[in-house]
Amino acid sequence: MTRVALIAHDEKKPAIIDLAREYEDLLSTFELVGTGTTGKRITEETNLTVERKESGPVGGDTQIGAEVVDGRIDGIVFLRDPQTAQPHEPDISALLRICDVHDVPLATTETGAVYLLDGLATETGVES
Ligand SMILES: O=C(CO)COP(=O)(O)O
Repeated sequence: MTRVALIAHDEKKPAIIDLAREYEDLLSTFELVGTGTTGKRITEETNLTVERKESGPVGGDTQIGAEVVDGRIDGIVFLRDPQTAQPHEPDISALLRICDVHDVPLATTETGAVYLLDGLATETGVES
């Protein structure tokens, strides 16, 4: 089953909630995993269920990166906040890098996320 990770920095959490609502039908056909607070917010504010890892700053990004290495992740929507320094920047960079190493599609903007999700819809034959 297609497995997608959903991650957002605090300033981008409203945007990922909006995206999750817009793509709820499609996302409901996927296994969803997310960092702690992002996963909690999406689960509480949509009809989707997101498997929650640790919060980003305490290792959630690293946990999702490990799933990328294991070949378990088909795509990542990671709405980053480029205007705010993050204490766990090394973890964030490591996640971006390991997606490149393993050729896992990762969208860091809302527009990129639309292209990624529409692409997964086409690939899986599910209406987006
Ligand atoms: O910091 C994050 C990603 O780097 C997101 O973590 P949370 O979803 O726990 O807020």
